[in-house]
Amino acid sequence: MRHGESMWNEKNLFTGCVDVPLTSKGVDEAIEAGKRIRNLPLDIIYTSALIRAQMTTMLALTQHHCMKDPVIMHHETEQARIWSQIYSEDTTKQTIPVIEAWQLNERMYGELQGFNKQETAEKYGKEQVHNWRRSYHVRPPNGESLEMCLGRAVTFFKEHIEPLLWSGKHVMVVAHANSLRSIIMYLDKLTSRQVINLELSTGVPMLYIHREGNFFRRGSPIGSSEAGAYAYTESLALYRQQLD
Ligand SMILES: O=C(O)[C@H](O)COP(=O)(O)O
Repeated sequence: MRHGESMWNEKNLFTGCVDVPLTSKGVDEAIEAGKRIRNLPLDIIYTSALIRAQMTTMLALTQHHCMKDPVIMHHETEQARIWSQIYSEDTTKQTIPVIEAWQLNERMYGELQGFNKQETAEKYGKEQVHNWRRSYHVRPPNGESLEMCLGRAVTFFKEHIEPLLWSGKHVMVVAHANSLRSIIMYLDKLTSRQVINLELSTGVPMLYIHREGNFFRRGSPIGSSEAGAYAYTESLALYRQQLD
C-alpha cells in the first residue's frame, strides 16, 4: 500500500526522501485503507523509514480485526534492540511486528526535492519532467532513477520479505509511489516500457497472492464484507471461515 496523501502531495511538491507527514485527508485515506483490509490475515508489516508510511501503517492498523498492537522493532543498534524488548510471551502474541527499512523509502528525487511539479514542468518542459518522473533509466538531477530505486527496494524484498511468504506468513508492505512501482515491476514482470504507465494512488491497498514463487495480483480489496479475496487460496478460505 502506498501511504495516504502527504502535505507535499497536497502542495504538488517533489518529495522523495524529505520526511513530511500526512494531511488530514491522508489520515482519512489511511483509516479507510485499514477498513478495506481489516479482515485479511496479517503477521508482519514492513514500512519505510519515512513518517508518511509509518503514520499510514499505524492508522490502518487501528481498524484491523485482530486488535493486535503494532510494535516498531528497533534494531538500529544493539542497545535499541535490548531496550525495546518485550519480555512477556503472552504480550508478544498480542503484537504485530513492524519492521522499518530505509530500502523501502521513496526514490530520492535529488535536486527536484521541494520544487513544485507543475512549475518544474513549465521551466524544463513537460517531456523532460515526465522522463524524470516515469522513465526507468533516466535520473532526476543528482537523484535516483527508478532502476536505482529498484536496486535497493527489490533486493530488500527478495532477501527479507520473500522468505517470509515462502513460510506462509501474511505480510503488509507500506511504502511509496516509486519504491512500490519498482516492487510491482518485479512482481508483475513488467518491462521498462510497461512500468512507465504504472501509477499508484495514495492509500489504496493492493492484494497479491504468493504461490510457489509466483505472484498473482488480485486487485484492491473492496471492504470487510467482500467474499472474493478469500477464494484465492485454501488457507484464506479457512481463515474466513474461522473469522465467521
Ligand atoms: O516523491 C514524490 O514527489 C511523490 O511521492 C511521488 O512522485 P512522482 O509521482 O513524481 O513520482
